[in-house]
Amino acid sequence: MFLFKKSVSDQPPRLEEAVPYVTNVYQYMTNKKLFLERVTEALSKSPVVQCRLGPMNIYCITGASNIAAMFRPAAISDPWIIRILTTTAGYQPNDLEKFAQDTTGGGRVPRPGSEAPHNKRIWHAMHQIYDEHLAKSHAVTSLSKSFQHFFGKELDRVPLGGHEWEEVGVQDFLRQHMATAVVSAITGPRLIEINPDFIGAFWKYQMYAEKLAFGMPEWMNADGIRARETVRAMCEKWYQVSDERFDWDAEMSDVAFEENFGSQLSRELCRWGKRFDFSSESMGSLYCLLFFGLNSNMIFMTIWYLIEVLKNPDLLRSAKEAMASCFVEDDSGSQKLDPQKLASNPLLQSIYIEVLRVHVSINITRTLKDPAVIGGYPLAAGAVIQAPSHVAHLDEEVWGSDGHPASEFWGERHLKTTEAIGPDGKRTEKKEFSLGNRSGSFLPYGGGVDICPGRHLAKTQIILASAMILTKFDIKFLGWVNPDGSPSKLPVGDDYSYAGAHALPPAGDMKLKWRRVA
Ligand code: HEM
Repeated sequence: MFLFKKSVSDQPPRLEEAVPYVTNVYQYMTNKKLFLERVTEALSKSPVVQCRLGPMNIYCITGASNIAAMFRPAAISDPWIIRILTTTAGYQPNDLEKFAQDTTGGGRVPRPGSEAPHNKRIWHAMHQIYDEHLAKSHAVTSLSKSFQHFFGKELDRVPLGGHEWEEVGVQDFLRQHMATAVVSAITGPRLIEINPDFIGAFWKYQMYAEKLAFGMPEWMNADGIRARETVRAMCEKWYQVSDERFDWDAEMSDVAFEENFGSQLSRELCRWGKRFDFSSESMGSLYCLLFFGLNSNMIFMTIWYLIEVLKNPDLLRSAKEAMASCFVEDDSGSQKLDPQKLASNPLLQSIYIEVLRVHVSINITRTLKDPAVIGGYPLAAGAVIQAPSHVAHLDEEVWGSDGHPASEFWGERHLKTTEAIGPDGKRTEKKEFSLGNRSGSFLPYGGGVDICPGRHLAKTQIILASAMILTKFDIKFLGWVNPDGSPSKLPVGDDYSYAGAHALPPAGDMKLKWRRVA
């Protein structure tokens, strides 16, 4: 098969299209897996490949040093993010203009050559909130505590038959109950109380989110826009009620959670919206996108965490042992899982990294602010660069190990055995978690100044949610299920229709029988 069209200049080779402007975009929309395979093959021959996707010309890149170049200040995220704010989130035009006007970026210091008064630095103000109220360890601790509370409540409601066996689908269950807990931990339970159909409406919107990002005209994507507007309106309705009831003059800096806005993250984001005079419609958009980032990635990865562990009896045994060692006594004297202990356990971390390595498929995107040389090719200012995480994550040279090819899930891939000599002079072996020198080829969260601020929270909650289920229930595997609910003989695989956009959900489900541990 011919993958490349001959390059006539010093430009990178181009992914060939049988019908220019049509073939790639058609394949992207109808068979992502095949499209990604073509890109992967092309990138195995050249570290930079040009690819036309409809009206967009994209430079796909691979290799740790090229990816590192992409995370330097000369490559920016703003144009891509503004596109997502416009199409996937549906911000109002006058509020979008506030982002477009500020070219100083999210960093503490304005980008060279740009200026704006401090009170107009909208990107920086947003980054500060994410840094302080999402990424910092005090924020992860308090958000995880709320999540543990709400998810515990959800798990206490099931199984309906008390200690009887009950059938569940892992994906089915988490999409409903983990999403309820995640949303409640961020905004407080009122959002779902006043919008009882919120979770169903959210998953419908999630299905269209990437299609929306393409910015197709309304008549071509009417269902997607309707799904987005439903969720946006639900978030707006909650925002208006909370805004009306909240006392904005009260001193709240020490309050981690309150009934109107929920978490401090949510309250400070609303304060930011007020500071930049956002309409309540745009505040609805802000929450649409926040829940998209949270749920689509974190819940899908928890589903896979459970499936991968439950699929392998030896791994299940070791993971349950590790989880059992992470209980501590809480203030009331009862035993509770400690999220920090779980997140620093070597085996549980190794499984978590492996889940993201194998099942995240995100095209990390930047636009060149200035001309730059990447992979030996001079690229012009304005060029859009994408690093497909899947290509880096499945690179055999980087991740392959004897008997465990990179394409395979291996829960212990990121464990290193070290020897220590005890005070009695005896040698003991210890397993430590280590990514080794491979972190440059691991990019589920992007990188640079725009790296995902929710990464620490995601790690903690993925492992915590999995541990809450595996320690609370006796579980028996029943079988695999196709997307239409019919039984399948084959283990479930990734749903590639979402490839490039976010973490991949399973295309189908794992059916279990479980009952509460006495
Ligand atoms: C497995 C889970 C997650 C994955 C794989 C993931 C992935 C990503 C990626 C790839 C980006 C873009 C980074 C870049 O361009 O360099 C991003 C941005 C972002 N993520 Fe996450 N994410 C996850 C969980 C979360 C969670 C739990 C939150 C919490 C609210 C979150 C909030 C955000 C936000 C707010 C941004 C935009 C930051 C900005 O505008 O600069 N993410 N995420």
